[in-house]
Amino acid sequence: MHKYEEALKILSNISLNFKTERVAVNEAFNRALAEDLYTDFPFPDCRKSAVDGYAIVIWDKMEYTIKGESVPGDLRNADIQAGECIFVMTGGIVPDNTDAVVRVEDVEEENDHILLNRKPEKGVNINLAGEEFSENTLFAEHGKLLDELAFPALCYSGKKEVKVYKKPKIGVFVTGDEILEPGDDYKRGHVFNTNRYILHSLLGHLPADIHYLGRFNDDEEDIAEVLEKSDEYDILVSSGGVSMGKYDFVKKILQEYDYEIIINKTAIKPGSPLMVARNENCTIFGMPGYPAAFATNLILYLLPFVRKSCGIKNFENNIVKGKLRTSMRSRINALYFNRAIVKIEDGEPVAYDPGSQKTSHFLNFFNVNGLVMLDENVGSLEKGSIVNIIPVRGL
Ligand SMILES: Nc1nc2c(c(=O)[nH]1)N[C@H]1C(S)=C(S)[C@@H](COP(=O)(O)OP(=O)(O)OC[C@H]3O[C@@H](n4cnc5c(N)ncnc54)[C@H](O)[C@@H]3O)O[C@H]1N2
Ligand code: MOO
Repeated sequence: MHKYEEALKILSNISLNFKTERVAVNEAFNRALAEDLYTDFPFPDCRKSAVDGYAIVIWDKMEYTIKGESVPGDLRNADIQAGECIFVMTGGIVPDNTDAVVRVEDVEEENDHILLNRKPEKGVNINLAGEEFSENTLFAEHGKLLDELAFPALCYSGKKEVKVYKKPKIGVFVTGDEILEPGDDYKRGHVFNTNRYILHSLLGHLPADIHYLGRFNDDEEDIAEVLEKSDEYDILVSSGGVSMGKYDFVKKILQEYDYEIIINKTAIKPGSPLMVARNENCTIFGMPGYPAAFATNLILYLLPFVRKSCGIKNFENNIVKGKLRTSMRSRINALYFNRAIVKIEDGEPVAYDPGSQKTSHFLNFFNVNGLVMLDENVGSLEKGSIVNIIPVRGL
């Protein structure tokens, strides 16, 4: 039996078999960068107008002669003198010797000239070349997930290809004769397959190839056969069959066949009977079958491990401090991760007990968005206590 932090350490000590590939930038969405990226040119690459207006070469009168126009992307450098101007559109290049751009609404236009109502300051409404980034500046670091906002910034950089981590291959199977699939007719005493969907919901957004291998009856030969496939995967995840029953074959096979057990139970609740083993380059997560136990192990151990296997540098779970708005029960024997409804109130995170914390109960996960940590030496806590919270859905 390992403590939570020890188990995390064991997982972080596994040496992973990272592979990389180069992909076109428009295929890099949601992949993890495997290189540092530097700008190829300054941003903006030349002086540009911030508004629709007139680029002027300042003189001491208020009247300027219009000598032409510049639209975005037009590279001609209009040759204009003091007292002259050209019309420029927002984002248009401003001629090198112009001093400022005056907004169209701030001038009166008459035939071929404009009249200013006041003298403009030098440099106004001109975005300078390199003001955002100069050439050869580090703008994206290796290990960054190219997510919703990082990816557009990568496109903005004008790169054609980037080096990313290859997607780890994850196999998943569930065990249990009693498991029905959602959509099957209800049968008394049976349960509906939840764990397959917990896994897909919590890992599906990551750059990993997830293969569902199916549901297996509690049959030693069948389960031994699917576990043997571990050499085809980077990570193999099973659900159920890791406690003490005589049909708990995942645990039996991992222990008795040729697998290297690296974790056998962790001192957390719910979900203590986690078993982690290694076979060649594959890490096998034998997860307990109760959905609440499965989800807790997934959030605490598997999710960070998968993020890391995808090449994501910030792979650890975030922990925030917050206040209990209701009391919470736990026992002094294990680190409890109580499910919680987490909100921001008066600018700080607070947590509410959703009701039952029993491992065999799951429906209240419907409204839960975080786990509250209750220390093994402290036990239950009163309303108002300050606790560590692991947010699961964005706060
Ligand atoms: N004698 C002991 N019994 C148990 C112990 C123990 O130490 N000694 N530990 C208990 C703890 S703690 C847990 S947690 C569970 C873990 O059990 P298993 O991992 O062996 O899981 P199963 O028995 O296969 O299933 C438990 C429960 O979950 C339901 N289930 C299973 N798979 C799914 C799924 N894919 N979707 C939805 N529900 C699922 C299954 O029907 C059972 O009801 O063991 C305790 N027992
Ligand atoms: O550790 Mo188990 O998940 O409580 O019931």
